[in-house]
Amino acid sequence: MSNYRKTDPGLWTGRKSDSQLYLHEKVQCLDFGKMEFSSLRGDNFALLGYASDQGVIRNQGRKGASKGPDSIRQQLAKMPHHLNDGTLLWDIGNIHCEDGNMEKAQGVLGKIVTSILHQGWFPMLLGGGHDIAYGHYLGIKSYLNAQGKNQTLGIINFDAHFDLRSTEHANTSGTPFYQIARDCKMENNPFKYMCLGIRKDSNSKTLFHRARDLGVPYIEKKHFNLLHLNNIRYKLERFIGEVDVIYTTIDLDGFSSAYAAGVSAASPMGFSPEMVLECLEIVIDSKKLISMDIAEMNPTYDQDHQTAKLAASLIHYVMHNKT
Ligand SMILES: N=CN[C@@H](CCC(=O)O)C(=O)O
Ligand SMILES: [Mn+2]
Ligand SMILES: [Mn+2]
Repeated sequence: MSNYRKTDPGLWTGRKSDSQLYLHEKVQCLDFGKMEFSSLRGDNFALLGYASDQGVIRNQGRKGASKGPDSIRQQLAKMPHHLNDGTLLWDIGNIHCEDGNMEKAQGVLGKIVTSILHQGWFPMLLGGGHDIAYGHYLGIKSYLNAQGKNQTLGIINFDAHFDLRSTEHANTSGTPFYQIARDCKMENNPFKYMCLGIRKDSNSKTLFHRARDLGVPYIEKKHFNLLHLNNIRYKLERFIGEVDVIYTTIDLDGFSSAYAAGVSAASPMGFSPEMVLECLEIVIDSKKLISMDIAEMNPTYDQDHQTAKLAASLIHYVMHNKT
């Protein structure tokens, strides 16, 4: 399959134990092209990388996110896990975009996401530019359509940015949710999208107006902290109550650059990891979460792997709280 490459198992290294205590000992790397999915159904987690910075480059950002997925894997590898023997972790590999055809890469990503969901596994996608979200959405949409239950999808985005830029010039890492809104309109589906951590100094008036026109509930960074937890909980639970299933996407550039310097567009005054964990707990408790991704990991600007460690900890948190 073009664009696809299986993971180099050499990335999964760390301390050794005699009873699979660490994630590098627990993970199983699969070759998607050769895999016999049908025999492997179950309550498992599946990692899939989107090794592309094409959307970031098109959006005038800083190159480097194509190395993001592997840098997160290397940090996850070293972490101890607390999963049961019956809960499996698969690494499906990476989608690449070396020819610059981002739309094709998003399509391939979507097809693999659909297969993972049909398998009954929980996809955990690692980016890569935030254009990962459009490919991810295509995969979820096709899965939900095949289910035929007319389920309403809610998207919860932790981000400094709306990523609702118009596609007038190109599809980029700044346009995925506009593209989704457009698809929803064309297909007569509700566009249910919530943003948490929006920075006023990073989104133009046009974007705020577009969010309002599209009915997007959002919480500005100024109010996205533990002091406002009751109000955040209220708004989040209201949104969750309006949808049947949820896809959550975490853009690392929403975190303060004290925690996440390794991104294209850093946020010195961004939000804290505690805040995201509080919200993730609410989302997970709803039992509606069917898929997640972490976007914008850029190892070129990381310091002591802190951003990759943060991303790995978020994956670790969801893995351990969903089971
Ligand atoms: N995915 C990120 N999108 C941001 C980037 C902002 C920036 O480069 O400063 C956006 O387009 O708004
Ligand atoms: Mn962002
Ligand atoms: Mn984003």
